[in-house]
Amino acid sequence: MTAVPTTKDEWRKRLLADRRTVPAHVRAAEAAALSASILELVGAGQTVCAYVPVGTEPGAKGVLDELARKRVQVLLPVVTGPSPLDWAAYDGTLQPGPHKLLQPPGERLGPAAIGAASVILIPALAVDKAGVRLGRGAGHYDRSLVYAAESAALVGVVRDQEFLERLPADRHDVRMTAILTPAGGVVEATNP
Ligand SMILES: Nc1nc2c(c(=O)[nH]1)N(C=O)[C@@H](CNc1ccc(C(=O)N[C@@H](CCC(=O)O)C(=O)O)cc1)CN2
Ligand SMILES: Nc1ncnc2c1ncn2[C@@H]1O[C@H](COP(=O)(O)OP(=O)(O)OP(=O)(O)O)[C@@H](O)[C@H]1O
Repeated sequence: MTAVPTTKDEWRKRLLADRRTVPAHVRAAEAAALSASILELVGAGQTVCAYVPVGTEPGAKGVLDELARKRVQVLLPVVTGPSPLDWAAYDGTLQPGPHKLLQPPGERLGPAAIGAASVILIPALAVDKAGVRLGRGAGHYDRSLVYAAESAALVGVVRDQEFLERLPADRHDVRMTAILTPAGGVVEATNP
């Protein structure tokens, strides 16, 4: 049996290795389920911060167009270095950025633009029941979520197997208020 990871870095290696073993048809089915849940979460006139899945990340970018069709304002992250993420509106076009990312080419709205969002969809490698999120290790989202509205739903998006009992947490880790998985839909984080 393989040992259970203890540090964040051990968890990251394990989770990324596991993601690489997921067959394309499973990934596609999971993306469809996630898209359906996301479309139920937000309605016309609302602003949502979303992300463009990269590599083996769960989800599909098609949901961005479906959100736009519903008249949801979609903001996407723009990486500007180690600082908080910048944001730009999704207008149907994307251009290559760092880390194989696709980013919106439009006007940069600044890190505080996240404050307009009622729902923030946050990519993660894993999230635990209390909402502790494991990201890629650059601290981008932890630095960015301090600008979020207090009432915003912070939704960590992971595969069902990545919704874990307990992850190691640091003081700077911003807790998710909810976890979205393909089979489980949206589950509120516990308040320990
Ligand atoms: N889709 C997405 N957008 C995001 C993030 C994310 O995790 N996912 N970020 C979260 O903070 C920020 C960017 N940080 C990132 C840091 C590293 C990698 C990365 O390691 N990319 C791999 C390819 C992906 C893979 O195969 O897993 C690479 O460069 O090889 C991606 C994004 C903002 N936007
Ligand atoms: N609010 C913050 N202010 C300054 N540094 C921070 C802040 N949040 C995180 N960091 C730094 O960023 C680094 C990565 O943090 P952590 O391991 O929690 O990243 P992560 O949440 O997994 O990654 P990401 O958010 O990029 O997906 C750490 O060195 C941490 O000290």
